[in-house]
Amino acid sequence: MSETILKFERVSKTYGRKMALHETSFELPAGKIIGLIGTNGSGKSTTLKLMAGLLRPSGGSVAVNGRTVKGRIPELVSFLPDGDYLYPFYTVKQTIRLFGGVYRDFDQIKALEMMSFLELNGDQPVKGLSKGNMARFKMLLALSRQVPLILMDEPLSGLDPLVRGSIIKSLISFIDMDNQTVVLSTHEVAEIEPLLDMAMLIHDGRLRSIREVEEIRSSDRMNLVEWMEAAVSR
Ligand SMILES: Nc1ncnc2c1ncn2[C@@H]1O[C@H](COP(=O)(O)OP(=O)(O)OP(=O)(O)O)[C@@H](O)[C@H]1O
Repeated sequence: MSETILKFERVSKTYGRKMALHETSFELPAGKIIGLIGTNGSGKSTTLKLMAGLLRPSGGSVAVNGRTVKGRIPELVSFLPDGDYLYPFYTVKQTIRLFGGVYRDFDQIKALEMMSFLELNGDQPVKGLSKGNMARFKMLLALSRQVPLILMDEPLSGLDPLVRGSIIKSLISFIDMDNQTVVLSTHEVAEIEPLLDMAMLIHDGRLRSIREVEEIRSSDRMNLVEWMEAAVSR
């Protein structure tokens, strides 16, 4: 595994006349859990899609694991999007098998282990899953891929505190930190803080800061919410 998993060099993104990401450069080290935080419309989803090669930069270049991204890179990146993207009539187990067929790196044993851990019913059709179980299942599918970079867009969005807690616990249990880096966007900053090694703050299409969370606590003597508020108001 290369030491830098992700590199943005002067990356920008415009939608028509809207500048969603201003010229941005940064590097992310491998083997960390990184939170992408920012207010609504700040550019988090755009940044994640650029990382996954799902969007082309309007300027600059993106590299994953030392390779310049020219389009989709499913062999390097597992992306959990925020919309629904599964076949509704497939059961949980059928979907796991389908993923096993589509992605060579998909670890069906890990997926079935997670299914039991998360108490998901394998015979349940996807369309009948509750919102919380759907979120758990999508996380299971994202984490069962043996790829160096896992991206999650709002994995906690719209869920009650109990489900959020269970998702955070499973993230801790099932991320393979020796081989994987996880970048996840969220508004649930306080809840996710204990999970994160690093935080990236985006505001108004600009990267304001990337910091080690531990350093924010020890040097700045702030929690992540306080740091975010301070950085946005600067
Ligand atoms: N396809 C698009 N066409 C035009 N504008 C877009 C498009 N996608 C995003 N935008 C705009 O770009 C900006 C950044 O959007 P983005 O979805 O990346 O933000 P976000 O931080 O993920 O927001 P949220 O937290 O609300 O999901 C917003 O102003 C949004 O309205």
